[in-house]
Amino acid sequence: MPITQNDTEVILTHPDNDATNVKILKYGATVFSWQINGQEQLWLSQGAKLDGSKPVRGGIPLVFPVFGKNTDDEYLSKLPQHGLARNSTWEFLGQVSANPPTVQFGLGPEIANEDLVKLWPMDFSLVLTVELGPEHLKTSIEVENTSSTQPLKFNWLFHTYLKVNDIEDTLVSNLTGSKLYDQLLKESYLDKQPAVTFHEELDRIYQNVEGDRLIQVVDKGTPIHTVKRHNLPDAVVWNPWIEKSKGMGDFEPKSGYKEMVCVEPGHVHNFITLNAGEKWDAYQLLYKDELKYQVV
Ligand SMILES: O=P(O)(O)OC[C@H]1O[C@H](O)[C@H](O)[C@@H](O)[C@@H]1O
Repeated sequence: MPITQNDTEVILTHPDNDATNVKILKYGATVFSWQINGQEQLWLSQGAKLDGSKPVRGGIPLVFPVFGKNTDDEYLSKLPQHGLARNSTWEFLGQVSANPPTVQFGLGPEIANEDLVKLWPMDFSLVLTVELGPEHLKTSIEVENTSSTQPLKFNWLFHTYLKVNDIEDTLVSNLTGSKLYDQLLKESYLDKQPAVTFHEELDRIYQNVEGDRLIQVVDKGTPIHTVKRHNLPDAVVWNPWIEKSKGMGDFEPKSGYKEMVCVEPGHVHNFITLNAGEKWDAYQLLYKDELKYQVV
């Protein structure tokens, strides 16, 4: 069976290879495992809660309608960090294709986390599409403003935790020359380094990275993940390193920071605003490619 489901999760298996699959939790519509031929591609904390008691630490949590903690918008500022999509149970809408196996999940205010919807009383409809290829995973989002009068203002971000072998042997390429906001230094500057390397906590929002730049995660010279973005101009790169990992109760093992890097395609530097009835869509494509130095 290429697509199976139970009360809490949906599993897609590729028809050409039993060991290629993706597992999606209905809570948050969170992809929490993606294997290509038995090899896990995403990092998932051993302490992650998969019971709907809190957002999943690992996989691909969905960030909407706000990235981080907003302080100045009347309604968005009332929401917790990263919004309400990752803490709501989505509706499984079913299969849209058998090969490549593709499914959809939906979220609107009528089923979203009740307490959070009260804080942000907006009309919206989200449809997430997950497509499993032999060597790729595509997650697409469509946001519709279902109000007939009010604009809808939001951020979107795929908070993707990629698995790596050793963070100190890892670099993230093709962001050179982009402006970034360093969330630790609280400063903006132009990244002039040939690649992003990791020796301490790192938390950067790269802004307006051209759409044709592929972001690659490179392990000792070999690209292990390639990230293509559509309509997602910003990219957050994050590794919590030692102290921050210690402070996260659901981050296990504490040495797990060595085996992950978050590369998070999003639209977070500015808000997207949809007028009544308008739609917006975007996707993240994770796949395998040869080394492509587009900028040095
Ligand atoms: O702990 P969470 O709310 O899941 O956030 C995890 C991380 O998300 C993003 O990557 C932010 O840039 C980080 O500042 C934040 O720590």
